[in-house]
Amino acid sequence: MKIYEKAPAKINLLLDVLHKREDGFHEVEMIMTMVDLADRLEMEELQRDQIIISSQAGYIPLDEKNLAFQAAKLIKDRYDVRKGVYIHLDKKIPVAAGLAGGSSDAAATLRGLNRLWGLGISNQELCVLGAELGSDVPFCVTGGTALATGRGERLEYIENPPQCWVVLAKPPINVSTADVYGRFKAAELTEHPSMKDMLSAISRGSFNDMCASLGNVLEKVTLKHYPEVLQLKESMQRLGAEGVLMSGSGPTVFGLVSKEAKLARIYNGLRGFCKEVYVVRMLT
Ligand SMILES: C[C@@](CO)(OP(=O)(O)O)[C@H](O)COP(=O)(O)OP(=O)(O)OC[C@H]1O[C@@H](n2ccc(N)nc2=O)[C@H](O)[C@@H]1O
Ligand SMILES: Nc1ncnc2c1ncn2[C@@H]1O[C@H](COP(=O)(O)OP(=O)(O)O)[C@@H](O)[C@H]1O
Repeated sequence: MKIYEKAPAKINLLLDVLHKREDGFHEVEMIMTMVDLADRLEMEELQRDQIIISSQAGYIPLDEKNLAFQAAKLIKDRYDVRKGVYIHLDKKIPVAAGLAGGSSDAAATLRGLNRLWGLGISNQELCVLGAELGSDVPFCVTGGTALATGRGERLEYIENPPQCWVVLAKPPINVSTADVYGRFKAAELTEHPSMKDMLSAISRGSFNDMCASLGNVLEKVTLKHYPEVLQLKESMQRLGAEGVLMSGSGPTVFGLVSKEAKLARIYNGLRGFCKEVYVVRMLT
């Protein structure tokens, strides 16, 4: 039997870091939501006990370093599944971009194998398994819009943000999440974005207030080391996006746009100097 799962990208509308914890992770407060740029996974059961990963993308590992492989191995070991699986990853989400492509593939693998093997695992249990694979994986298991705390794995679901267009632009650099957190100094932060204002904007469905409340403290690290990310932000603002922010640890920058008529100008303006530009919707 063959099944298919979509693995959408996430963006962080707000990302605040409170402090570094004893376990080395950072305590965060984030608002996360999904956009309709997605990888597509095809999963086929194998009678022999083996996990095989393939992809059209030449730039991701296909062995045990692949997060989909790790998710398949975790679910097999934990639920004592003696069969194997062939997983093909049709990658559309840029890699190491701050869009959680790998985490979403892992989450889609957990959801898909739960179905393929009829394991009856609840979403909540899948999230607990997902947290063993990465901080962003639990959110990717469920999607929606959530206030994420802890290291990102504790989720409180909220209303979806007001519908709008999202322009994503990824400069040609890969940014390591571990590296960005490693350089981040919580004590040096003088300003924090207001979670209260963001939650209020979303609950009132106010697009303008949502744009005004965007904030990501990791920009402080990534923009300093990669000035092209700052340039991209400035270009998006100049071209007319109403709210502009770096997603996660970067380097992807997203722009929120309320009117379709503005999109062509923003897209064409960015494409002049940035190859990877996507116009998508929020997944609400
Ligand atoms: C920054 C964020 C925002 O959504 O996303 P990305 O930029 O990766 O998309 C996440 O916090 C990333 O989550 P994820 O990519 O799952 O991270 P993990 O695999 O758990 O951790 C990678 C590394 O980042 C650091 N890390 C991660 C999460 C966290 N709360 N504190 C940390 O210090 C740790 O050094 C860890 O070794
Ligand atoms: N299925 C996968 N898709 C993308 N990257 C993967 C995958 N499995 C492992 N990786 C590795 O994970 C790292 C982070 O990738 P990704 O999840 O795309 O980043 P981010 O969390 O910044 O969006 C990359 O270095 C990549 O090689």
